[in-house]
Amino acid sequence: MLHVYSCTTTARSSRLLTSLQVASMSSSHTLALTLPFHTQFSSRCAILRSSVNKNTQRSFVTMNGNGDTPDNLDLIFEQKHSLRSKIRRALKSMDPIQRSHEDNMIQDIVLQAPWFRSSDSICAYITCDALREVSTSRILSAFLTDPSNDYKRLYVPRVEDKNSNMRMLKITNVNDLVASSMNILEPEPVDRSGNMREDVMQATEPVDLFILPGLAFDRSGRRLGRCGGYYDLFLRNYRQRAEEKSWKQPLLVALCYSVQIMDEGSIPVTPFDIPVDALVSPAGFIPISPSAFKWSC
Ligand SMILES: Nc1nc2c(c(=O)[nH]1)N(C=O)[C@@H](CNc1ccc(C(=O)N[C@@H](CCC(=O)O)C(=O)O)cc1)CN2
Ligand SMILES: Nc1ncnc2c1ncn2[C@@H]1O[C@H](COP(=O)(O)OP(=O)(O)OP(=O)(O)O)[C@@H](O)[C@H]1O
Repeated sequence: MLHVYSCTTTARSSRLLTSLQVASMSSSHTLALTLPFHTQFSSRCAILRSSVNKNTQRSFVTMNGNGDTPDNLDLIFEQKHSLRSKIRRALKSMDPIQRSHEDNMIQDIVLQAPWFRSSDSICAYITCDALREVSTSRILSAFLTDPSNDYKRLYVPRVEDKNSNMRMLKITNVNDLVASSMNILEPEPVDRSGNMREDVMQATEPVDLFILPGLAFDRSGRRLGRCGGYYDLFLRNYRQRAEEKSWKQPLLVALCYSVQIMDEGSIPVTPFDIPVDALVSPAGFIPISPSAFKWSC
């Protein structure tokens, strides 16, 4: 199967242009945008996976002329594509023993962190080993077997479609997950007892912490995902819900191996990209936003 990630269509860029109000990109923590019709967007990578057309015309589009915003989304997508390939190669060439060592160091840091220990409700990813993601298995087991587990709620991703829609469903153990078409373990909407799983977007209590995956990160909070926009869309919607409910916004913490941390500013971003509050690498907790700095004292 041929996968092409680097091209984008004129139609797509035009839709982005008409649907976005783009705010300044100068600081990754001051991004703001309006995306009223997100459902009209298909995941760009999914489109490319399902209908590969090597002759697709490139379009180079100016979003606005004030110099604040990217005037070339296609170029940013190309840069993202090439960085993804570079990081995938770096992850593949990591010594498995070193990787497992880093997995343990990262998970130890999380397990001891006050921001993790005090979290009653978390959204976390289920590691896909084939993608060489930082393992979350010890973190999730510890969370689910915490003696105060009655109060603890764990939600994990379930991809709904190729239009960047993902839900976060509550699980109480990791044994009844099933492999998705993307080969990632996910919860079924209904659990073994026939009960509908709680969707975090319907939860009546806030999420304290998101533990996020990704391919590359920098120390200003930029995050490069695996292309799909699932997390960017989900986080945007969740933040809006938290705001409507007057809840505290969740802490966004990404886990990364050392090779996934890039020089500051070297990760291309669009106004869709939601920055993280902190990173955990084998070297420790890296606070980025003011809410993360509060935990580092
Ligand atoms: N563990 C985990 N779960 C997750 C995500 C994730 O990044 N990690 N997602 C975050 O959005 C969503 C799923 N998105 C995904 C996007 C790409 C691939 C993937 O397999 N990418 C391959 C290349 C695929 C291809 O060539 O067709 C890769 O990155 O190597 C998997 C999941 C929801 N669940
Ligand atoms: N909030 C959103 N609403 C709709 N589409 C989005 C949103 N965010 C990103 N997308 C689309 O998803 C595609 C992939 O986006 P991007 O490269 O930022 O994903 P990513 O950060 O790598 O993935 P993820 O967020 O799943 O980890 C792009 O075509 C983008 O237009």
